[in-house]
Amino acid sequence: MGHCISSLFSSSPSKTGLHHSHASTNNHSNGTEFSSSTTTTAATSNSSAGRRSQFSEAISESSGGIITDSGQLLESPNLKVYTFLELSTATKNFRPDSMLGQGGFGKVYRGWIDAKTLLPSKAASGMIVAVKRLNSESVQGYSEWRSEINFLGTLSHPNLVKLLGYCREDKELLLVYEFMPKGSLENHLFRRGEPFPWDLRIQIVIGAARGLAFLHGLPREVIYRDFKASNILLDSNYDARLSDFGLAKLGPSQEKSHVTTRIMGTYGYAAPEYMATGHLYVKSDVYALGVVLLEIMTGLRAHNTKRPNGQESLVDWLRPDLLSKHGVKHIMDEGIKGQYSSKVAAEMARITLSCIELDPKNRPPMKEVVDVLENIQRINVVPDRSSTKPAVASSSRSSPHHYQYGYRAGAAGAERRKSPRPSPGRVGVQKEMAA
Ligand SMILES: Nc1ncnc2c1ncn2[C@@H]1O[C@H](COP(=O)(O)OP(=O)(O)OP(=O)(O)O)[C@@H](O)[C@H]1O
Repeated sequence: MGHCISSLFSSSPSKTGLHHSHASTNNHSNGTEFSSSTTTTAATSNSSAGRRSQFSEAISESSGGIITDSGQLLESPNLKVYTFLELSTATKNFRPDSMLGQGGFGKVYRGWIDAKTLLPSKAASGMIVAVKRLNSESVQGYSEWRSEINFLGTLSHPNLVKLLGYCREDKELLLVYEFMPKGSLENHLFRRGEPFPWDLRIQIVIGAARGLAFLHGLPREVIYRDFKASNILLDSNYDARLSDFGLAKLGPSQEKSHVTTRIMGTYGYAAPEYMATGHLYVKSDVYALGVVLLEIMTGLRAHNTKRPNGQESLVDWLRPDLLSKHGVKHIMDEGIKGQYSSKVAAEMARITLSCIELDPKNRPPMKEVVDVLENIQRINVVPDRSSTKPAVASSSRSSPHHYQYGYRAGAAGAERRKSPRPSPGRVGVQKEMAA
């Protein structure tokens, strides 16, 4: 869920009214989000979570479960309802050493449950889950919790994180997810030390784009709205799973855009038309994907206030470089030199540029982006990869075996190259808890 920059929408959106809230315990960027109340939403109350809801009907706009590609719209959410006591037991009473990370709306803990019954089990037996405990005072937290249940309870796709269950007891709001052992793309891309291999970067972004294409391809399209490196979680094969549907919205039923009265999202990733007018389209997600493409090319964060003036926004700063071969060569992350061909860099620049087009109509549909990225992955023939560091296999699937995983909190190594001052990581995170 998001660290929010909130700006109440007006015809000339203000960037004031930003609220500092929490500094995350993991390696968060300077990412900031903004919040919304929308004119249209079909979300139902949490009581609908156990049966076919108006919500899933709104997505399918027909009876019966919808299946698209490898994804599925379930007839009815199949989520386990937990008691607070059960989740306390599963997480050893939310002990600090069980904590996996912290987002804008609460803390995430490691828990153990029985794989069959999904009931709490002893630590080190059964399966690991991630238990998100939301800040109970926050009204925004409640709406994000409900949105997460509505979307992840009815949507199933290999590139979406699985929600297993939830709990609402008194003021406590919790969500139980399958555990993603490799953390997030953000953790890998911006950590100090060994650069994250190109093969994995492209594999991950393709998976994430497939997840978005699934959402956009539903009969009633879903706008994810919070696409960013920290919301791309990774399974044991480094395959991407989108998490955090707290800000997701059902698209308008006709060829219209959503109009939001309050802008929500993350600085650096939010599409300019959304920031300026509050109009939200599936193409706003395409823009955010373009920003992540630029992040994986450069190893730099979408938004970093520690960079010099004019360089805070990665897109504004580097867009001109994407137009020339020389510029592209200059901006590519030095740490992965030799792992991609010049053709790949040029093609990446081309698709990135079209995703970050200012006019949403000029951005390609997500399905097309997936096709282009898959082609880029195929054409990456690098003559002598044995000389590159770290060693990567030509098949992205086998790459994880060559990459030592581990969290390292702190600055993004690659930022050192571009910025006179190293980035301190995600500090000064701002979030609005909208009332
Ligand atoms: N299913 C999961 N498996 C493993 N770790 C997880 C899982 N979900 C979340 N985490 C960890 O918890 C951290 C916090 O997640 P959360 O979704 O609350 O916030 P975030 O996405 O990092 O930040 P933001 O609130 O800005 O979106 C993540 O960065 C990740 O390290």
